[in-house]
Amino acid sequence: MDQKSVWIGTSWKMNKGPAEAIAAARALESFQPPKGIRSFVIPPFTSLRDVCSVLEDSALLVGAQNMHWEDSGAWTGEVSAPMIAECGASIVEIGHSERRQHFGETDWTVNLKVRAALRHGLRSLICIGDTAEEFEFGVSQETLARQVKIALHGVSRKDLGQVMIAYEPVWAIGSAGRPAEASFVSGIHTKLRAVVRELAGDTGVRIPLLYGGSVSQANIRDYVALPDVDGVFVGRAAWEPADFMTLVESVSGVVSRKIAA
Ligand SMILES: O=C(CO)[C@H](O)COP(=O)(O)O
Repeated sequence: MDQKSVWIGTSWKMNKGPAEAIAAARALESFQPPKGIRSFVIPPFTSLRDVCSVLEDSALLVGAQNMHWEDSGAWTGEVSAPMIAECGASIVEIGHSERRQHFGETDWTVNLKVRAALRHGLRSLICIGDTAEEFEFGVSQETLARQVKIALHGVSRKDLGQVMIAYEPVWAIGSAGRPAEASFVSGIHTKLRAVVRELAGDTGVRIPLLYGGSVSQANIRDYVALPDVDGVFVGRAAWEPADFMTLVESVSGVVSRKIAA
């Protein structure tokens, strides 16, 4: 992985049926992100193979929103890493707060999924986040360090090069969320960088640390400019292809300065 790339991705969450998803992928097919930026989209499973097919020769990577830790079996409603890989996806998002809040995802299942994803050559986008209560009680850093350490337990240092982490404060996500202050994000990411550096040891691997949570045109440059923010993971503000491309293009200057530094 290019150690100096800035990652800008979006998950469409439970939006866009097959026809709309294919149309959106076609609108993104010829998009060329500015130098230094790597972009990805994460559609619903119902369109994963189609979106991968449309974007196969594009500059964009495609990911899945979740996965099971087993390769196959009696897991009704689940999707495995081999199935995701066969669809053509190269990224899998694991541990989103909405999966933790509503569908029983835990730090332990995140670890099982990360190791399974890496076994199948999928880049793991691990989502971590502090709740409003953890933020209020001043234990955000401890919470996030725990999430990272459990998620990456048993992952070889070689495989850390296929890991990305998205810090998404639960209190910042969605229409009811308030975007985190850039100064707060900077502090959190600096602490996360120390945690992942300790796990990576002397491999020199730099695990990209993305921020997510009400990222928009108004604040994306502030986040991307931060030294330990290696990208952003965007929801609502990037669901429309035109909005996504505008967001990506809007940070070209910030990214140029960042990678030249
Ligand atoms: O998953 C997210 C980005 O894809 C995250 O939940 C942020 O969502 P947003 O607050 O709608 O940007």
